[in-house]
Amino acid sequence: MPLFINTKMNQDTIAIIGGGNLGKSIALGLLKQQYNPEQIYVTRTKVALLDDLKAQRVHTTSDNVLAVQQSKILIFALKPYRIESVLKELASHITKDHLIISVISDFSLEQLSNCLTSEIQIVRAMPNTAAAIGESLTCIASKNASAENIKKATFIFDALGETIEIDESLMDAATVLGACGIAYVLRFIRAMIQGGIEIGFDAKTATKIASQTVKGASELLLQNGNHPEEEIDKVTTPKGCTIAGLNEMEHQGFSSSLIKGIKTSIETIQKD
Ligand SMILES: NC(=O)C1=CN([C@@H]2O[C@H](COP(=O)(O)OP(=O)(O)OC[C@H]3O[C@@H](n4cnc5c(N)ncnc54)[C@H](OP(=O)(O)O)[C@@H]3O)[C@@H](O)[C@H]2O)C=CC1
Ligand SMILES: O=C(O)[C@@H]1CCC=N1
Repeated sequence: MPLFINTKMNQDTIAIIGGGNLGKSIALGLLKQQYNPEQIYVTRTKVALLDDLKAQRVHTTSDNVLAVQQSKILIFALKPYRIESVLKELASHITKDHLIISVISDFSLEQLSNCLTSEIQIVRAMPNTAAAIGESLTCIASKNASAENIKKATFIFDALGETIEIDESLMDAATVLGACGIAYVLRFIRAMIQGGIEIGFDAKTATKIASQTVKGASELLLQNGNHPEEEIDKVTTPKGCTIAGLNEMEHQGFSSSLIKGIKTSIETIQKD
């Protein structure tokens, strides 16, 4: 993961328009990578809710125009139903020297470019809230962005975790697997904790064991590149307790419920 400090790629001021759950996670991730706080603008209407960022010398404001005028890279992290009106308000201040990055789900590159003039370069990105700690997986897609601007966007999201370039047609799938995925995994961990308490651990110890075990399982896949079942085979002693528990989970619909949930999430995005 590149540190932002002392690199040629970190010269541009970044405005995050919409400092809510995701916008703030991105700002925190940039700060963690030692990005100069004075080169970050974060906006929202209830600006007092950004006081923790302000205390770290980030510019916080409800004035989107000011943030746009002061910045080269504009990251839009608004709810989908707000983007059109905000872009309308900002269109005359956005120039071809800006790079637009939208992390808004369910709002296409085409819809974005319809709100702006044709020469404006846009990258769509789908990070997750682990950006706050530099552990996001971000999928990016673009149509008219130059190689240099794609590199700039990739540099930012590499600093917030890892980045992969995808075709925009997969952006809803990226939203579900990567962004909603954080919530699915956390619910899995919560269930592990609940089970752990029932078999004897206090909540704090159960949380530590469940969280580190999930981290270890992920790292086994990320570092070894194995199929999950290969690692599972190493744990399931014949006639042992793991396979007994796993099979009972499957009888109760464990994998099936996850797959159905993922499909329901994408259907929810794509229903209109
Ligand atoms: N949360 C997540 O994990 C992920 C979210 N996304 C996408 O990111 C986007 C934001 O989601 P999320 O952060 O959860 O939503 P939030 O509601 O937490 O954040 C949106 C922010 O936009 C601000 N806002 C509203 N109007 C304006 C305005 N006119 N100017 C500036 N800021 C404004 C709101 O601030 P105020 O209330 O002060 O007006 C709010 O803080 C969505 O499109 C979502 O789909 C994508 C991936 C992951
Ligand atoms: O739940 C949502 O709609 C947004 C998109 C991805 C994560 N949160």
